Amino acid sequence: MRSYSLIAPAKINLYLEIIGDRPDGYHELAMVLQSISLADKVDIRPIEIDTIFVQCNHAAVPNDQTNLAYRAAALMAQQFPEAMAQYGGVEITIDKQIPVAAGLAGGSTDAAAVLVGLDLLWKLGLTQGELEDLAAQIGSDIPFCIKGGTALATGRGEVLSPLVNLDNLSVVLAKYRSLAISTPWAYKTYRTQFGDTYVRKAEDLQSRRQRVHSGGIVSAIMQRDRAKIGQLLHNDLEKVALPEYPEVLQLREAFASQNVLGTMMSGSGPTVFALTESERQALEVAETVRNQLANPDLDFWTAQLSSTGITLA
Ligand SMILES: C[C@@](CO)(OP(=O)(O)O)[C@H](O)COP(=O)(O)OP(=O)(O)OC[C@H]1O[C@@H](n2ccc(N)nc2=O)[C@H](O)[C@@H]1O
Ligand SMILES: Nc1ncnc2c1ncn2[C@@H]1O[C@H](COP(=O)(O)OP(=O)(O)O)[C@@H](O)[C@H]1O
Repeated sequence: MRSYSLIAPAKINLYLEIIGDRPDGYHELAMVLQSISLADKVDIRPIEIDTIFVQCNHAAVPNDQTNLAYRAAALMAQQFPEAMAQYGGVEITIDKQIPVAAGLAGGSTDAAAVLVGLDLLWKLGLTQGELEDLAAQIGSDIPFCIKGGTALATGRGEVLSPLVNLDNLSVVLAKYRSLAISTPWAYKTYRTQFGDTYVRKAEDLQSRRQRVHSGGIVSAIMQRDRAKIGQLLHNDLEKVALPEYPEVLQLREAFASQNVLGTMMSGSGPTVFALTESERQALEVAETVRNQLANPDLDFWTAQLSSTGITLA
């Protein structure tokens, strides 16, 4: 039986608005999610015993049942026990290129790759919608990671509307190696500080969602207006992360001082990205800010915006 090698891209958040809280304890969001070319490679190899093994070349990524890739495989085994009985278990090998705990959905995209890979390996023929429903059971960002590209995401982040592709823009990303921001902490702190601004009534929620659907950044994306996209980048979680982590604020200001289209923290951070017109400009900005901040704990990456989610390598 053949093995599958999958490319699993990271995402950035071009827009993240927290609209309200939800009865399930999560937050109601309106986001624009964007795949980038920085990606992990996920290999899926069938093995004879009915077990799931995960290995990863990054010390901070767990090899046990808490790995999101493991959780994706366990969910597939539970949903399709006859497939596991027929084809055996699976060994998942993650070549980690996406920085960990960075707000770039590294674990989510690995889990999405496992869902797509097992669908192929076990010849299940699941539809995009079926894969997304399974993905939403593991994490809010995982449904997006399957198809990727540029999408408006509402609900917990799992209700997706595709937008036009923006694949000729570049991005420079930077992150302090030793800094991690907990996603639950970021949302909880936001709720404590800004919960009084939340929309509580269903009809208000609907109109807020509608406002984002027809709002500035979505129209700028539909028109592929690069300058406007850059100006309209937004992330509510910056309101709690930047005051708490001055080094992230400093990085954000360093990018803003360059001639970039726009800059923003991605997701719950602490990665900060800046959109640029070209790969060359992204490399130049990385070099300038690296020299300016001269901090050995700071890592930089450059990438392109990408129109693809999980693909075969
Ligand atoms: C902040 C974002 C923005 O894209 O990304 P990351 O920074 O993680 O990449 C996402 O909302 C993270 O998505 P994901 O990491 O899949 O979240 P989950 O595993 O479902 O939830 C992790 C925790 O985040 C909080 N959470 C997440 C999503 C949401 N709509 N409301 C929440 O309050 C909850 O505290 C939850 O326990
Ligand atoms: N396959 C995986 N890749 C990365 N991290 C993982 C994975 N599985 C579980 N984790 C755990 O999830 C946490 C969040 O990591 P990650 O998904 O990279 O970031 P984020 O949620 O900020 O986008 C990490 O601290 C790590 O321990």
